[in-house]
Amino acid sequence: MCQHPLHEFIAGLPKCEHHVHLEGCLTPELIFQLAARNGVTLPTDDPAFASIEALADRYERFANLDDFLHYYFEGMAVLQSESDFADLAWNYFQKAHSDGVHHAEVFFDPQVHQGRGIPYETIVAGFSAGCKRAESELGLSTRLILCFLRHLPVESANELYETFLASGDYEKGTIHGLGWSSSEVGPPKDMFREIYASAREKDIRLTAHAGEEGDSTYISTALELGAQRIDHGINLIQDPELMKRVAEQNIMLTVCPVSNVKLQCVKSVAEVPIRKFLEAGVKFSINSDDPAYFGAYILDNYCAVQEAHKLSVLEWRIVAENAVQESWIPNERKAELLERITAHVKNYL
Ligand SMILES: Nc1ncnc2[nH]cnc12
Ligand SMILES: [Zn+2]
Repeated sequence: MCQHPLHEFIAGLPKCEHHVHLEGCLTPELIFQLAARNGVTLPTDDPAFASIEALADRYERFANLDDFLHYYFEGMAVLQSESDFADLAWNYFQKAHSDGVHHAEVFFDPQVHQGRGIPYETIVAGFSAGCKRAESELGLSTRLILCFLRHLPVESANELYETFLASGDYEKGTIHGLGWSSSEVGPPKDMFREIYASAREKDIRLTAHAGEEGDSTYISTALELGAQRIDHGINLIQDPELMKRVAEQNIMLTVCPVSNVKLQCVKSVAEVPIRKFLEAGVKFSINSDDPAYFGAYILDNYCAVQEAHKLSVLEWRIVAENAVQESWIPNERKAELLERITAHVKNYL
């Protein structure tokens, strides 16, 4: 429970989460539990994997994005069966629901699992079963977004894109969009140019991690390639002209404040340019990214923003409504969620 006066209001505010990696919901406890159940040997040459406590302690000291990604990709090796993927997603949705999330758009990273011999179909069947359970048992709406990984050769992404197209998962509504993530600075900014050009022709929704560690040119490149949303995007403030264009074109940023601190992109949540975005009319949502690694789920992120930036009830209303408006859901669902926000806000004016 946070100390700020609006805690109750913020906890009950209907939320949409647009930036959470399902594999980023693997807690140290679950990593050890699944490793034992599935006979997976955790790295023996890294003392961080000596115990649950040692691993949790290592998570307190990420030096940067790539340092985190090393543990993130090692940890997900414990996921083997369809039910492992389903249970992981279900765990996240239950926590999100208790944090006031009504709609969640969640990322997953097939390439790393496929590299360990797990078939695409197992991964998608598991995660989508978790989504369906959240819809039927919790009343959440959900969207699954497949991410291509920037640290792997582009040929691996091309193969996955072909598998995704052949699966018909977009047409079936099992997967609702594509994104990219992983290491930002280093690989070519436009490495998924061909995939995004092809996906655009097919009207597939696109997002992209950009402007997290990388400068604002990573954002402009992602937009040039067809991204309709930007994941993180905090370095947009480096380019006022681009910021104007992002505001005018209703490009939403899916900001992850605690993640930015934990990965040393900023010194504190106060440095995340929340007020600058509000003043410039840049739409953003507030998200958890990899909650099990950063020790902060969505409500923790909302609270951290409140403690650092002291938004008013009406400013929170704007944040919550923008998150609904820019969700990849039908208008009827948007109307439903907007009504819930109005009803909630009314109690605090
Ligand atoms: N914060 C992040 N940035 C890039 N790729 C990621 N994959 C999981 N979390 C990520
Ligand atoms: Zn992310």
